[in-house]
Amino acid sequence: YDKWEINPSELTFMKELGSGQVGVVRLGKWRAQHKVAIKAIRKGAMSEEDFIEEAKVMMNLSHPKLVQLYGICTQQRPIYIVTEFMELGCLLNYIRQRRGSFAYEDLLSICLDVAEGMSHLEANGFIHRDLAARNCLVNDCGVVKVSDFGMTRYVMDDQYISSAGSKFPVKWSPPEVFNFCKFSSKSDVWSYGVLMWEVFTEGKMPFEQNQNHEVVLLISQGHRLYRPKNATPTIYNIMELCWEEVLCVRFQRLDEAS
Ligand SMILES: COc1cc2c(cc1NS(C)(=O)=O)=CC1=C(NCc3c(C)cccc3C)N=NC=21
Repeated sequence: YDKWEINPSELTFMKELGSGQVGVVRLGKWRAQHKVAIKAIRKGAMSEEDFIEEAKVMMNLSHPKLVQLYGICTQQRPIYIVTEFMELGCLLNYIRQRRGSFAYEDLLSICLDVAEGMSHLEANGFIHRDLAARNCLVNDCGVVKVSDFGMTRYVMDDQYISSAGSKFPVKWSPPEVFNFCKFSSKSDVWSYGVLMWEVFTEGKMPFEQNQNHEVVLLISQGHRLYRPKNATPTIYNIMELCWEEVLCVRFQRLDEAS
């Protein structure tokens, strides 16, 4: 087996943890004693060959605040993606279930964990493309880690891909993304600001009263999410810095015109 390949016969499957856009996640054991999470990719949900290429890159992205990819099983269908198991599940559920029990320092610590993970991605030239509390996970020590980075490139559902699609994360996207899908580490910073807002509201839905097309207009007109009551002006100022519109529209030189 190549170093990114896992022998499926060394996996045992246990309870189902959840099911998402591209497949079902189960708790499992590797070599009978190591707890792992295993995502079985639903047929037709993902461009698998492209993902398999990418998995080799993702294997090398290791950081204490990134959910570690352990490997993939590609010799059979469905393919399995195996990662580190995070005992307390997704961050969004975690903060909603504990609403009212967080101290200010706890909320700040969650944001700091995510910032450390994202800083590592950025240092490695890796763009997440879908940073949000739903795409972060919590382990049994309460450490928050970023997961699912870069995966949206392999999802084959147009509702996710098109910025007009019903599943596109408009509420976490800056204008250059919802207008012309210009992803960058700067667009990840915008999403990080929205994640901070999710954390300090203990899991509220951004722009709860608005649909995606209304949010496009609001943001384009300069409107921003309000200051959560648990956020000090200093913290809210950081969120606002994340939501400053990127004004450098690149003027393509005529001789570069593709
Ligand atoms: C305890 O509860 C959970 C724990 C996990 C979890 C979901 C829950 N339950 S829930 C839905 O929050 O209620 C998903 C994972 C995961 N990795 C997922 C993953 C894999 C395997 C492959 C590619 C991409 C990703 C993101 N590691 N641990 C957990």
